[in-house]
Amino acid sequence: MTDDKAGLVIRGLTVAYGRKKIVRSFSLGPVPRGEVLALLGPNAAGKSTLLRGIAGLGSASGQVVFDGVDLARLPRVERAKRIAYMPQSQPPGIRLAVIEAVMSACSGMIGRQAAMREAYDALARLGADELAMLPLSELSGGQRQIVALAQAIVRRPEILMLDEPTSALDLKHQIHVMECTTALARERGTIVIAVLHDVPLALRYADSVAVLKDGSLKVHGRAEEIVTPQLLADVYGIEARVERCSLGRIQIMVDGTLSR
Ligand SMILES: Nc1ncnc2c1ncn2[C@@H]1O[C@H](COP(=O)(O)OP(=O)(O)OP(=O)(O)O)[C@@H](O)[C@H]1O
Repeated sequence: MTDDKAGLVIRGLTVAYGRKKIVRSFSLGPVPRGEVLALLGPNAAGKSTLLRGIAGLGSASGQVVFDGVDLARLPRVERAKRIAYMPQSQPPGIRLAVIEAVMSACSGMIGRQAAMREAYDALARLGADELAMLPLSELSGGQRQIVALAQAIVRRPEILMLDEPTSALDLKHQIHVMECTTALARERGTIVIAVLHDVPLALRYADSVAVLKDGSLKVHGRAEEIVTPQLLADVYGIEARVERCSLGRIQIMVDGTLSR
């Protein structure tokens, strides 16, 4: 079995808005099935644009190979069955109950009864089944974000891409969402790619970390191997120490910002 046939490999992916190339010749992988990849990088590095390129939204060239198949060559509908993309911000409230909104995310893929079961299951996994009958338009920002995640996982994608899935959540819900997402990856063999600004959260839950800067991949690997004070200085312009805690995980202690 070649590397291409085990998980996700991205080769030379370039993503543009009109003539403006944002992500340039991005290559990464293989990312094995069942793993969580955290995508880190400063504001405007191109993280959301990269996710859109992988999902086949917008103008992209290059290869996105999953289990040996170049997704870019598949018809849009086939690609959409394999990939779910949860964008950074959610559309304003539409007049649907939460359960209907989650069901609608998998409409056309399975029958109505199965969709209802899957939708309840997705909400229950996320600890949000009590929201099922509420109007989507009446949810708080954090509740809306959890429902958006349910809308992504209900489709049972093979690649689940989450753009800042914890940005509106309190500490308990951040941990719960990351634990659910990791469990789902392991259970279903899903590859999860999550853009996270919360570096400690990424270090705790991700199997590997990719760092993007100015539209290019700076480094990809296990956090313990790649996260160094020099990397944090180069990417974020901060002065920080990287230390290993008693559980073997690494921790970042920020001392200040570097003047540029
Ligand atoms: N629709 C668009 N048209 C033109 N340029 C865009 C568009 N969306 C984003 N950009 C530009 O692409 C660059 C990367 O934006 P992107 O949203 O991918 O960054 P990001 O790393 O996700 O940022 P953040 O962490 O701030 O969310 C930015 O310079 C931004 O101005």
